[in-house]
Amino acid sequence: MAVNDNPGREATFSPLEVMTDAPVIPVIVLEDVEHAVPLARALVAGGIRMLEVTLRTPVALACMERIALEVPEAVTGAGTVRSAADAEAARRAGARFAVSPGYTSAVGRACRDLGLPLLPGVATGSEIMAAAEDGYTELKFFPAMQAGGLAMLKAWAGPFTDVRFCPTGGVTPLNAREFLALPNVVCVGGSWLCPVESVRSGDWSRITQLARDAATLRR
Ligand SMILES: O=C(O)C(=O)C[C@H](O)[C@H](O)COP(=O)(O)O
Repeated sequence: MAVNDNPGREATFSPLEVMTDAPVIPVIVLEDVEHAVPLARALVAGGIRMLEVTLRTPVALACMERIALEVPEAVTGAGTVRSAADAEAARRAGARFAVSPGYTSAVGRACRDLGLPLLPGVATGSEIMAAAEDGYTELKFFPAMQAGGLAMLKAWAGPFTDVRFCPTGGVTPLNAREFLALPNVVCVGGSWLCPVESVRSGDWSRITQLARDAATLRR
């Protein structure tokens, strides 16, 4: 893991390091700030520490702050980053990487300026080319199943030999292995590690077990 040159600041990561840390990046939706720390601890206990907290709920930024402060073993990232303002707010809340459901140069520029590694979301060849033009070649393929799944990734391997993907959207424990077996896939993303009912009921041991199973998926 690359350590930031700035003494006193936390370690920083390249987008590739965010992707290679574990076979799965959990997509997290938090409804209650009180769930943030136990959920992050449960995932870390199962061997998953790169955590994508989506900016889909009003408490998402507060949750990121809590995890960043109280679970130093976790690396908090922001998901659903749709604008430069989202990226700035996430960085202020302690996010150390960003994931976006699509790509715009404004988001790419903002993340670069903030020193926030970004996994931009793409679903077409033109979007891959736009992200690559801005220097982004580690990409989230979203929504993976709906936009062509395994066949799409196989087709992209031809023209986009230097691009690596994190397919997300419809990836499950049943199909994750097939995605991870593709040479242009480094990791997958998915919400299955954090089932809403388990988070609501505080079933942290179930989440640790799901994380453990995900962490041992073979690439
Ligand atoms: O919120 C975002 O920024 C997204 O890009 C969407 C999520 O990555 C997918 O909704 C996860 O998909 P599932 O694993 O099928 O639930």
